[in-house]
Amino acid sequence: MTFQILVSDPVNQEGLEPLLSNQEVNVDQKTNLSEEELHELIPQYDALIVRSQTTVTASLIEAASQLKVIGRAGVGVDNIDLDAATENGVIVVNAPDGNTMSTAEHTFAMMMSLARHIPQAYQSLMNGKWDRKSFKGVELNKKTLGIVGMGRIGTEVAQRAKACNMSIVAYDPFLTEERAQKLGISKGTLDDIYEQADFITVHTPLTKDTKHMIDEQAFAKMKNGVRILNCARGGIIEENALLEAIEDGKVAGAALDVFEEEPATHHPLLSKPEVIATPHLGASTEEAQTLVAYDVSEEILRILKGEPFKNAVNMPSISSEVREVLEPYYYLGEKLGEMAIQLVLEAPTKVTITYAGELTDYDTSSLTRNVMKGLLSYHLGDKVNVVNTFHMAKSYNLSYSVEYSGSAQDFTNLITVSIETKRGTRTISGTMLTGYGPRIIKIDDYSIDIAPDTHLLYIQHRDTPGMIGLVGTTLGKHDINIATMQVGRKEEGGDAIMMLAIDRPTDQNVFHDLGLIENITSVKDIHL
Ligand SMILES: NC(=O)C1=CN([C@@H]2O[C@H](COP(=O)(O)OP(=O)(O)OC[C@H]3O[C@@H](n4cnc5c(N)ncnc54)[C@H](O)[C@@H]3O)[C@@H](O)[C@H]2O)C=CC1
Ligand SMILES: O=C(O)CCC(=O)C(=O)O
Repeated sequence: MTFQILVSDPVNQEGLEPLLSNQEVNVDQKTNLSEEELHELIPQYDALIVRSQTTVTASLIEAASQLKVIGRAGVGVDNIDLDAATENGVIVVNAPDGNTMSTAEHTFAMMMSLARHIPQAYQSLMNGKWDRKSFKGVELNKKTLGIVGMGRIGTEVAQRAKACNMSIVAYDPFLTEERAQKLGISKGTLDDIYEQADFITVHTPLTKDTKHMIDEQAFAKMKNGVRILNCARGGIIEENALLEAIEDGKVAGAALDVFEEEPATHHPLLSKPEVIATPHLGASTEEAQTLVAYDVSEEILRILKGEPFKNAVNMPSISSEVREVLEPYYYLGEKLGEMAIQLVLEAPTKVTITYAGELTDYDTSSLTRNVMKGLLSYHLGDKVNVVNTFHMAKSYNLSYSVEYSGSAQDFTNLITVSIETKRGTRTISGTMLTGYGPRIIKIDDYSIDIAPDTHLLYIQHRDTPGMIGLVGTTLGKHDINIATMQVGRKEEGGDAIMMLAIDRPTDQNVFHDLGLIENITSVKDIHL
């Protein structure tokens, strides 16, 4: 099977090499498509690669019936409707590291240009003027730089600012005192930054929280003559408030790489001599574009091939060590979910997943996704995957919870899935046995030991002599071979179960004949 990949923004060719040289994928590079053209083309693609020009809307995602992954060759994913991607089971991956240095360097180039009016002086000289009076600047030396957002780029900017002998005060909800000390900067609040900073630079994503974070009230708190930079996202700084603050003389200069609406060729801020600007060039270097395209190409290949990936933005990431431990359990978890849902005859209202033994040492959320995927996809089909499974559970009013138990009975690890319905609770437990792989070891109160095979037959009966023979003969009559058989009972002569792995699926005739056997109370086939 050849995977179809659409690249809808200009992306570095060298970085696309992992895809271009791969026989299992076909890459179509079609930039400048209109919205209508994109909607028309998208249903045939398994993967879409964008930078920031293509807006990936909910309706585009809904039209993309084959789409498995959207790759953003860059950091910000604000041009992609993440909720719609998650609801439709589409993984969104980005390339978080590749353009950090370029954007930090661009920010620094902008700060120096802002301090020394380099673009304005250049323009004046190009216009034939030798004007040395209008462009007196300020030094960065001994000035205070306020950094809002101390992630990858903010941190690199801080390190460069220190080399220029600037003091740094930074705010980030995740910045600890220890990390600030290690970096040789002060951890402050936004108000500390407004009060102290001569230069303020923002390096956050655009979120509900950061949209218009720097507004009229924020400008009012700043030092007179402050200089502002935005090489992150248009909209973090409220543009009208910035315009007014420049006109009032509060802000001495602004350096903008990004705008609320792009392209921004006729923006009122661009007519202000205090403003210097670039057309979203933070990540535009040879190095960054090669790296982000390469990283996202590799991630897309991994996802299409069903291999582990790391930079999904609509799924929590897990470390490679945790993934290595949990990976063998994913299959078991999915099969437990599939078996559990087949044991209940009513709509499930609540699922409880209990982890015991060595599993309790790890973040099992990725495993829970696999259990829930198995459980939901049995009835809902392949529209359920590990990306949208929690969303699907919610939309079907199915609540789920996870518990951790100290005791794994005699096993080193144990996963138990309980499903509540109006008729009661059904429970199934499984483990990974060294040398044997996944095993189902308990159904309700009955201990068994069986591999989660493709065709299983679950029989409930009274514990009477001859039952095994009668079932074996009946199946034999229908030419059904038994691969393995397990029996379990609570007490002699009481309720008992049989779990059989059989070589082919059963049919109504088999059910009918098994139902004629005295003391059999129920027969259920389980498909895995
Ligand atoms: N101009 C350009 O071409 C480029 C722009 N960017 C933009 O730069 C942004 C930052 O990139 P990275 O540093 O790589 O991301 P990052 O994820 O490493 O860092 C973002 C930081 O912002 C912090 N943050 C979130 N909300 C905050 C708030 N309300 N106040 C203060 N801090 C907050 C986060 O805790 C995080 O530490 C990206 O989101 C992207 O939008 C990134 C690359 C290129
Ligand atoms: O693709 C680009 O050049 C924009 C980069 C960017 O803004 C990002 O990575 O967030």
